Amino acid sequence: MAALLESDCPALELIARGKVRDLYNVDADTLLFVATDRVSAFDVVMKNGIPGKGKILTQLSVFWFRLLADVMPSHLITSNMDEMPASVQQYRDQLEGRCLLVRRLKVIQVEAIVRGYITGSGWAEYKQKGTVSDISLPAGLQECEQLAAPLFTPSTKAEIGEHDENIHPDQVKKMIGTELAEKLSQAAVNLYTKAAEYARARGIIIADTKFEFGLDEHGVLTVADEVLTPDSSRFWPADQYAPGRGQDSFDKQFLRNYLVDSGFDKKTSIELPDDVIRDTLAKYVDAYVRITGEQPTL
Ligand SMILES: N#Cc1c(N)ncnc1-c1cnn(Cc2cccc(F)c2)c1
Repeated sequence: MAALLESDCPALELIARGKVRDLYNVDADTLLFVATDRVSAFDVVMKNGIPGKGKILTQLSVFWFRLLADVMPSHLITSNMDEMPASVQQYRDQLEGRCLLVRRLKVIQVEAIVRGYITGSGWAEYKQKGTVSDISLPAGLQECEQLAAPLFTPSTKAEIGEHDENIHPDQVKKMIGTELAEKLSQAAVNLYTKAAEYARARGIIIADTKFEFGLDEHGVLTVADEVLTPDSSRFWPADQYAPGRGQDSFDKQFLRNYLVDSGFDKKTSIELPDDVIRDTLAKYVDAYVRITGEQPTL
């Protein structure tokens, strides 16, 4: 598949391309994780991106990796271009600030989702069956209600173009063994709990998030990918939160409102106008400043 992917860094082998991030081979032990400026909504990547988005979300991931280092190790080696190999530095102009040199892990093929609130696919399943990931929940929960405790609700890693499928945590035990599955779910809940408390105190509800984990060369469980960004999580403005209805997205509401108002078909990529790009970038900056207390480097 990699051979068919169009690369922005031809001297590096592109091995994976998501909606908004790319992954390149660097050497036997390291990879380059690139956060692009691409933006998606309703599962569709827009024709034009948000200049600066990749840098802000990379810096946010680095902030969380460092804050959560006492909870568990991460795959991050460095975000500093000067510390990266020459094969990466040749792309300094286009990549600086929005790429991470990371350790190559044996990735665990589970989407480690943690939910602090019931929304999205979890709410849809709950309305149908009273469960989320086949875990029974109390009757009478409202949409977007906070759960009694953060819940590990894993899903499969769907093929490109498909949707992840929610699975019961016991299914993960069958996939990777009970001991590793229990370590993984506890790690995911611990990471989410610390981050959600930290963000809530700064005006942002992290309603849910998706972690990727892998094993390093010593078999140590390690958190990978990006963490706790608005692309891997639902960010809600805390001052507007109320259970019983859908919540505005902290970062994507301008984009979603524009798309709905312009009759978006939720299938065909479109060109975003400058004001939507400007307002959306401002929300990414706002989220970064609130959480880290600093201005992002753009
Ligand atoms: N992170 C990480 C990672 C690692 N540290 N070691 C080995 N493999 C991975 C890895 C493989 N796929 N992905 C998901 C992914 C990421 C970025 C872009 C994409 F399209 C897809 C992550």
